[in-house]
Amino acid sequence: MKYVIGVDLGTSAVKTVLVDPQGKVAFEHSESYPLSRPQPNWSEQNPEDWVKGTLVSLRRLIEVSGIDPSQVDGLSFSGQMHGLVLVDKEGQVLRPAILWNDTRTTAQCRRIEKTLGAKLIEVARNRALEGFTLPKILWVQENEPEVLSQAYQFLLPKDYVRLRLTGDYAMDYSDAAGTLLLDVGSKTWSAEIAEAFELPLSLCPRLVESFEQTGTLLSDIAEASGLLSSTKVFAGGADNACGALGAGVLGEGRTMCSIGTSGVVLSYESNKDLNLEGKVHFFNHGEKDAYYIMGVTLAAGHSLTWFKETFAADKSFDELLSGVASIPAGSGGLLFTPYIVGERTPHPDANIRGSFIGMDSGHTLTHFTRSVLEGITFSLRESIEIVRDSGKEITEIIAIGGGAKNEAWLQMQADIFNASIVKLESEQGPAMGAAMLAAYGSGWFTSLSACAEAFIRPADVYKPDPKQAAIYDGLFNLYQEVYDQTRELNNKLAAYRQ
Ligand SMILES: Nc1ncnc2c1ncn2[C@@H]1O[C@H](COP(=O)(O)OP(=O)(O)O)[C@@H](O)[C@H]1O
Ligand SMILES: O=C(CO)[C@@H](O)[C@H](O)COP(=O)(O)O
Repeated sequence: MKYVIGVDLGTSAVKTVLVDPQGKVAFEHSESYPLSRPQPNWSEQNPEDWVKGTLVSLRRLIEVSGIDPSQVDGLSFSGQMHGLVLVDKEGQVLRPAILWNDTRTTAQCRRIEKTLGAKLIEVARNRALEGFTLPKILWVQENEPEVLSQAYQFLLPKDYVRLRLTGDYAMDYSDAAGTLLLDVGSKTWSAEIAEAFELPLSLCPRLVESFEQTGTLLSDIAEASGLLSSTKVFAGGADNACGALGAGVLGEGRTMCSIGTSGVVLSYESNKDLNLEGKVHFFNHGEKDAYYIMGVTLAAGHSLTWFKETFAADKSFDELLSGVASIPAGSGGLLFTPYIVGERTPHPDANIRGSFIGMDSGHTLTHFTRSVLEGITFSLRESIEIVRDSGKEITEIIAIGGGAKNEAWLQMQADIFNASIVKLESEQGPAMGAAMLAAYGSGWFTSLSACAEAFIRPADVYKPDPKQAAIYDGLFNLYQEVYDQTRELNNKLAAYRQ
């Protein structure tokens, strides 16, 4: 039997999956790593931890599966987006990686808007948001100029790991789209944007397609991972592009909802000229010359994890969520907004913070838990409404990510989104998309769509209950009021956040 490997470099862990030609996951392994928040709004990781975790995870995959490494045709990546890794000429990392959920760059976003004006949406097709890479580069330019002056290139997280595995510098279009330096429509680095900020274009790595081969494993890496040095390595893609591949979002009308650390509503787009004025992200897909639009809730699964660790650390997710189905929609009048690290869609606001509105002495831990799930899902509905307003009909959504593990939450998604929610037989999210890139790159299939047909099988469909959907419509209106009503309060409270 032959196999491919998908490596998903997530925010909390790296996950590797060994996949056969039917799309069956023979083995999987996960290695977690820490995230540091050295100052309010900062979020950093040590790129060395990603490399170590990836090598351990690959080795475990090969050891536990007992396969011969020659059975592995190729491997590819999916990576957390936007994170800035600066390397010098020797490929040495110059400072800790600044991650997608780091919001220190509000001033740099305003500088980008002032300098580029309408050009930004015209060329980069996205708004200046704190999470994106260009604001991070500008932060380093302003605050650590000696670091930027030593930089040979900037890389995104999975590109750095690939560099360490193969020695090759490259970035694929789907990830490059999240930097704000790419001319998304013409698939070239924008000299105009780089020059406007006095950044040399040489800082930008070579651009490649996600399914393109970018080398083989270095011999010391092959030894450490248990693979052969002849193993083909394919570029890989942004985690959301890979999540979309793994969910079969490869045609008009296909939409997915991913609840991982962040939450994402993503819809396939073939029209490269679609202009939604930056209300949602517009990025290149992992498939050649395809695109997607996407809204992001910064703290989706992260809100649930924060809630569990803070108020119910002794419980597993399943224990914590066990009673939520018995609490009626609306959690007994309790509303949660998941803005615990700021928000992106539809409110690009690094200062906003979360709320519980309507606390009552009768509320239990289970009411709070349900209200956290509802708040996260309402936030994702805001993105769905923007996509619907763009003219897309959304009646079916594929659910992926950790949030797709819980049945009550899947039914809640159906009721709040008023759409059927499809759960997949093997929910591997972005890791499966990465494996698909390796399978297609290795020549197993003639297209990514053919690969999706062979690999992806639905398991369950959760239909919206009209009664519940009507209740949630009312609650959603109230949820939408909370942002405006708490914005000023949170701006004033920001001074006390230490
Ligand atoms: N059994 C579960 N039920 C519901 N949600 C869960 C469960 N286990 C994990 N989660 C949620 O899924 C999130 C992790 O999802 P995952 O897709 O693995 O994220 P990432 O790739 O960002 O690390 C956690 O933040 C948690 O809130
Ligand atoms: O910033 C974004 C997308 O724009 C995030 O989706 C990151 O790509 C990280 O995702 P997860 O760790 O939640 O998968």
